[in-house]
Amino acid sequence: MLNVQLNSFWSHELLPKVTSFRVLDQFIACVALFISYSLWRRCFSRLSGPNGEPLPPGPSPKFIIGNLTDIPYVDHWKTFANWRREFGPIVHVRAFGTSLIAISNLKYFNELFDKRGAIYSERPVFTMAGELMSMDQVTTWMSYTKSLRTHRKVDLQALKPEAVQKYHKLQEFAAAIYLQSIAEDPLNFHHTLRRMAAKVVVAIIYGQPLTADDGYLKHAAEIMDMLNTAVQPGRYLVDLLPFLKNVPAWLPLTGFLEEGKLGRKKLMQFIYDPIEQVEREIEDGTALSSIAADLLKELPQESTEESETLKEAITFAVGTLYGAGEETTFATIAIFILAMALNPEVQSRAQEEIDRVIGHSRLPEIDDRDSLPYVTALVTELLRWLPSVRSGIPRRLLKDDVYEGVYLPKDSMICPNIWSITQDPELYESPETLNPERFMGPKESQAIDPGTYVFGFGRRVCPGRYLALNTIFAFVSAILATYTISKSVDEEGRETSLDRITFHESIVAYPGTFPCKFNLRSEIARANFERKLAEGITY
Ligand code: HEM
Repeated sequence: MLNVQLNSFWSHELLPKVTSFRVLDQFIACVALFISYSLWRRCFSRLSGPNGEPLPPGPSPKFIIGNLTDIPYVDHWKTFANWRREFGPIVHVRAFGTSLIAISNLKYFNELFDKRGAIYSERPVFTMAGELMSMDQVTTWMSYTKSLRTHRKVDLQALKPEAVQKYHKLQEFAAAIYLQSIAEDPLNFHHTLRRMAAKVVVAIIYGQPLTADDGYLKHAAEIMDMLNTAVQPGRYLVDLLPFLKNVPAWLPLTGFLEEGKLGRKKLMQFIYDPIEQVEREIEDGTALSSIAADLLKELPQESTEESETLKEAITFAVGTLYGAGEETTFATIAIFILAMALNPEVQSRAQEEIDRVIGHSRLPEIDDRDSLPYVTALVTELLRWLPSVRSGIPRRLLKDDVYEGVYLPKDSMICPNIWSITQDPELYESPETLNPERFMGPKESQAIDPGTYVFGFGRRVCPGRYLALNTIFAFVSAILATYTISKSVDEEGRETSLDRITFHESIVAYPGTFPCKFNLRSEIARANFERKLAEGITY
């Protein structure tokens, strides 16, 4: 408890919980240390660029604490959008010598993250989650090192468009299981979607059958919770005062060290256990085709230092994919269900296209995408309408830089404000309207494809985007062919509406459960998914 209080004292709501005098003394000592440290950082922080370029505009800092109270802890995208309106596309805030810069301009994203990728491809350092819990060994949070480049090579080989084609049948089969689960338990559509989206990822990365028990998913949920908490800015004092990681563990108030150790142990189990299982399955000839099995089989028979390094990279690169791919994919499909409940005209137009092109004798397949332009445009519009990763994954600036006449200091945390781009009326007419047609017709007259930025940029662009788009298309087209989704009412009799829905907001944003109805379109539609399930799957 004590550790939680002190480690977390940057989180405003935890401050008043410090009660006993002994704790209070230690708390005051920490605050004193903290203030001295921040004053020291302030003295050594440059406030202008090499030729006197000013820092970007932003909310005025306060004495000692700087912009501490301005920095958002939740819903970053909302604050970033407000800042954009007030201060422009590059906004700077600083607390205790560390700068946070929110960028809200598509051209700037491309110029900084792509063209100046050599200095904009690092991730921020989290002492607790990264160094103590070892999260800096998973692809998403790794430094841009040789090892990260090997991870990305592994990912790109396993997740390039031609490589992910072999999972089409699996993705379509998972969609059919989902259709059946809606028929059996429509009220639970949100929970079963989360479970199914997770199972598809585990089946693809480790070859676990879709029918396997939920053991891995439970373990994964625990790890994700732990890590999501650990990366919350200011959650741990050691993130602010990194030298604390070296203090002896017998000192008071150092429980975070034990917490870090335990976190590391859990993370290592989560990464190593499933890959060791795949190795055993390869040995006894039972391994199903999967990213892990395919990569391990390609390793040279003889163990060398090089092959062991590659195997380690495969273990961690594959171990990252679940966390990176499950919640994001689920979020987009959940947003689709919500969008259909709120936009019946869009839904009936998409259904009309499926009925006309595919007919009624089977479910749509991923390979039908090119003949279903409206449904394809709908998927693109979903990425824009309510993007699931609204403020990207932050970067850390490796060197001082000057851009558009302002000074961007080394080590700043750079946040791409994806949300503001998707809602920019200059790029998208009536951005709040779900309108797939903006992505139809001649290429030159179409709006900017959000797929070019919602998956990130440059050297760190999301390697799982092709796989994600396939899963999303499989679920979206299968649901449209089978059910008509409509608004419903909650326990208090209120109808579904966007402003009543609570969004889960972390790095990934997705709607919490909401009332909606699934009406089976016909008995033929039911027969289609039942036949698919009866045929089973080989891949
Ligand atoms: C709709 C679904 C998805 C969205 C919106 C999404 C979005 C993103 C974004 C914004 C980033 C940060 C890129 C940057 O820093 O510029 C990212 C990174 C990443 N994504 Fe995805 N993603 C999705 C699905 C997936 C899937 C299905 C996988 C794998 C199975 C995946 C694997 C990764 C990995 C490994 C990274 C880290 C890359 C790095 O740091 O170098 N993602 N994703």
